[in-house]
Amino acid sequence: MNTINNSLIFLGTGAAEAIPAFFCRCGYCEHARKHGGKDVRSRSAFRLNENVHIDLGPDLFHQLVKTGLDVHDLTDVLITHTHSDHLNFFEMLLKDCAVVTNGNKPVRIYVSETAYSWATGMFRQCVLGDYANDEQGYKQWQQRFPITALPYYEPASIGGYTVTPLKGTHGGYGEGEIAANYLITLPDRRIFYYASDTGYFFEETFTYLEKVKLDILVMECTFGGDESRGDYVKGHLDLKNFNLVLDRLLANGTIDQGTKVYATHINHKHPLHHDQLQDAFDRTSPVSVIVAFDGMAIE
Ligand SMILES: Nc1ccn([C@@H]2O[C@@H]3COP(=O)(O)O[C@H]3[C@H]2O)c(=O)n1
Repeated sequence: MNTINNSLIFLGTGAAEAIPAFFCRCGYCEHARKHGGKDVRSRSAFRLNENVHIDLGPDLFHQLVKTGLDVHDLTDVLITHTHSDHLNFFEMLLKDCAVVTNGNKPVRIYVSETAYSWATGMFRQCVLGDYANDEQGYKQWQQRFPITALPYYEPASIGGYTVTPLKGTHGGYGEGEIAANYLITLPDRRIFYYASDTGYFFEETFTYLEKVKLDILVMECTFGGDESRGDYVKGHLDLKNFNLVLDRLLANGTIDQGTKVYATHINHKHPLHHDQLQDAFDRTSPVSVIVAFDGMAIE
């Protein structure tokens, strides 16, 4: 079996504006343009295996080319929230253009219950465009890309994984949308938590996580080495707030020194390039943290 196809892979590790950010000539972006490497970050997305992805951003094509993979056998996509760097239906609709496919297997799309209304409205707009009243046409699209609302805190069986959406302190385009951070039991029984996008966690999320021991924690660190944001900040994390979350998770017994912790979803608005951010984590974090990069696999 092609093991890479069944590896946990960071397809993208950037924020919405990516790195280098298209319109930007800041020192961070210019450094990334000149030196490339791990500082080049496409929009965040994650591959659990060949059948199941987390998020569906605008960079899927380049992410698959970079990793030498395809989505021929993709069957399920977990969407964290509806911001365009995480949910982008256009890529899915291009399945129609494929010549050799896995037949008419649907690609099931899962969103939080607070994202459902906006996501289905956007999907309808995307597939019908000017034919807004084509109910028959819409039903056909719905059968090929069914969208399911996942209630928070309710485990669901998806593609061989047990998936429970918890609440991240980050919104979406939907009215009152709360980003889903996914607690996932992998087929090998390891417990994996994908916490992006989020700021310092809700108390209810810390409380829920008290009853699990994470084997793998992937958590956003959007503002990296920016030390100006304060403590316990909602919306997004930075190194200091990332460590405040780790302190709580460690105290609660949710993580320990054996937990593999990764930082992802990193933007350009701070002074620490990849290696400098890794050094900062090495110096300051209560457990070992690895700064992820595009194409990196978790062993
Ligand atoms: N005050 C802010 C807030 C957000 N941002 C960036 O805008 C991005 C929007 O999508 P995102 O993926 O949530 O990441 C956000 C920050 O990188 C920013 O640059 N300044």
